[in-house]
Amino acid sequence: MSEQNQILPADQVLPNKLLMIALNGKPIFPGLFTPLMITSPEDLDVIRQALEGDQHIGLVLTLDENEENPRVEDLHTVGTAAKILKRINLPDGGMNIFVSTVKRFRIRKSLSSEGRPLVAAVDYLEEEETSTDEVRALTRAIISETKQVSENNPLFSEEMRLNMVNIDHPGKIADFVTSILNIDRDEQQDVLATVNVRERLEKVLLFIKKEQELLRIQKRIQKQINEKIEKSQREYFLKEELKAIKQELGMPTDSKSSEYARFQEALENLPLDEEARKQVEQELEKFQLMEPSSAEFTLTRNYLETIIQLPWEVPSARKVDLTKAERILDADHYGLEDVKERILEFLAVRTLRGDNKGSIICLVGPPGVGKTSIGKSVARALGKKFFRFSVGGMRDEAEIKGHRRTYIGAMPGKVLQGLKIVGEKDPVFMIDEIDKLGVSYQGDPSSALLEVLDPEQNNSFRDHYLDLPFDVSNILFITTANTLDSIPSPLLDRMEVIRLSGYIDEEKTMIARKYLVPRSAERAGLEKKLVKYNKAALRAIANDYARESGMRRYEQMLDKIHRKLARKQLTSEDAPESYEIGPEDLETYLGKPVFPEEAQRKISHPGMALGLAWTPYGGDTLMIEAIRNRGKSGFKLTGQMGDVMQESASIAYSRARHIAVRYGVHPSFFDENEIHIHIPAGATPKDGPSAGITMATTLLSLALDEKVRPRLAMTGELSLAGFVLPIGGLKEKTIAARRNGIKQVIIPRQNERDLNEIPEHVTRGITFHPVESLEEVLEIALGKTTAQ
Ligand SMILES: Nc1ncnc2c1ncn2[C@@H]1O[C@H](COP(=O)(O)OP(=O)(O)OP(=O)(O)O)[C@@H](O)[C@H]1O
Repeated sequence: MSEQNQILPADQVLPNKLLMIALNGKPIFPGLFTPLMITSPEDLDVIRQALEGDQHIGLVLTLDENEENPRVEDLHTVGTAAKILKRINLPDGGMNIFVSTVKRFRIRKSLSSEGRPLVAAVDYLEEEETSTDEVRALTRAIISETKQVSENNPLFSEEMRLNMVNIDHPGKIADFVTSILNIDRDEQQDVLATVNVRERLEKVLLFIKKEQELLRIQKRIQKQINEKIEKSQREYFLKEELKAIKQELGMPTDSKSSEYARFQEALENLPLDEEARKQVEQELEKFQLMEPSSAEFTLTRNYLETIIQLPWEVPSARKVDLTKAERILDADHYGLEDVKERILEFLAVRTLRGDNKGSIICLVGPPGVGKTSIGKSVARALGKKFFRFSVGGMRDEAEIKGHRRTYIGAMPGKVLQGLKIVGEKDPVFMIDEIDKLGVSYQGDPSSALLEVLDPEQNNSFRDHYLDLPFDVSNILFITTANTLDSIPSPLLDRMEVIRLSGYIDEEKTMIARKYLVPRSAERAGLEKKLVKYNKAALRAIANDYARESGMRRYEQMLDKIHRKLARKQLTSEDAPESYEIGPEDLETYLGKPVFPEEAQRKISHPGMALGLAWTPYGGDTLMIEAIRNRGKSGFKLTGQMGDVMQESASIAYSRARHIAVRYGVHPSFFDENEIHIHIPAGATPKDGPSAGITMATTLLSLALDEKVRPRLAMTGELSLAGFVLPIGGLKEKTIAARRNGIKQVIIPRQNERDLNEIPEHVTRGITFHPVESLEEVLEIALGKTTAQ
């Protein structure tokens, strides 16, 4: 059919010249009623002009989707003519129009001057081949395929479906279906531009097939997702249902029930006695009934957890291999022969008695003499676990015996905590600083400690938290202290005291070479062979930098040197292969000596004498000084002396004054002079009676104006009648004397037998002068006898 001979109704006479609206989105097919939103001023202008004229516009797709200001050349050539049926002005200046799309056209020529408005001369396109069998068949195929697609696609409304069935023209069916298919703009434009109806139908059929394929995939994915959701939802519902059923039956739910089962199983296997089992079962019952959100629940759970973690199993008595124990003790420690011997004896007794029970060792000595390391060695020798805690400054008995469970955050005491950690019933426990226990209103930790340590009662030790008897008698307790004086006597009575007295320079040198240097080098990341010390250097460290009786400070000094060497190794380019350290190098690494050859230790004037003192930190020398001030008589004391020492000074003064004339001192000396006695260092508190003879000697040296013999030190309590009374800590004092280069030591006669306990290498080179009276002291110290 040609355009010329087609007869059209009057209102469908289409103009040859059309005002154009460019479409960016998708083409609009003929045969539809559709709204259009017009917003751009140019398009609004086009609509106005069209409404003033024949009310027709052309709707054409832009070539480029993003074209914002197209000219006629930027448009596809085939578009759709439409008649504006209705116009609604919008408040924002835009316009909503309702059009009826009428017919395809092809742009013949642009009639726009300066690009705007878009006007073109057009030719209308007629449908071709509309009634062949092939076309009919294709049409039917499209209709039936589209029906299938439409059933699964919500975009196809019922109305659309009806619409489709009622359309009689095959070309229109193709257009309609294309307009609602989800295909891109170019494909739709392609359909629009296909004038041949058969070709158009074929293209559309292809698109429908594609759509069907897509739908199939979509369905499959949807199905998979649904299945997953259904499964998890089903599980969720089932679980909830199960919970509800359990609650209904009063059974424990979810994690609580698994914990309950765990506790129940663990408790069944624990060798609890009847009382314990009954109580624990009650707790378990409570646990089952409690709400998991309540605070009580957590308390009970922690309690049950503690119960199952504690070692209840009674260990079989292990046989101690004494030779092996000796080997281990020897390998770990230099010297300390007497200590090792005592420990081995102790172990032998325990083994012979056949049980693990027995008394407690108390290692007493200054810091750093190897108490801890002996403890560790004992554990190693016995093949037991080692646990250490300090009771220094402890004021609250709850730290040992635990808090009652009524408190939130309550915990068992240190002893049970330790057992929980080591997980064995017979470990070695080291309790440090037993001499520094405190007492307060929160209870007396020493009596709590007694309950733990006392072999008579520790087989049923009752911790407040556990609230059940627990046998701690299989633990081997080793306590440590610096002094025995402040250990509560009920505790001291139950312990076997082993003293470690400190080391002389030779021992320190040996310990350093064999143990400390390699360990400290390793700590600094240095290879052991990299650093070598000659003997003089090791000795100089002991003498000039670490004079204490223990090895702590010595170890710190070595660490300091090794840290510096480690840095040197990394930063200097020509770091040597190895370091030979001699005494001359020490100042570079450690700074100036802390203990230079002290002037105060040298007796330089009359009125000076060197005493020996015992302190919890080891033995030490004590220089006592006296001067006289003319004027009044009497004496005064300075240097932080304790009460006992002040009394001792007073006795020394009276005694010295009493016997002075016998040595030819003018009788008015004490009447006309006030004597001032001082003991440096003034800031260190000192006490004890053992400086008695030293103070008396100082006073007579001052009165006689005679210097005391050099390299002589003394210790001894003085009685008012002039007798020299015994003192304690002779070994520590001897070590201190040796460290300070003393050659002669005056000691009380009654202490003479203590010399046997001091190793020969400590006493070597020192002459001991046992004395009974002050006169003997003065004879040795000042070379003076009474003038009768
Ligand atoms: N006789 C020794 N043989 C080998 N090493 C020793 C000896 N004495 C002490 N040491 C070492 O000296 C260091 C300090 O000793 P330890 O820590 O055992 O001292 P301590 O007496 O427990 O001190 P504190 O009372 O301050 O706890 C450790 O490295 C230890 O191995």
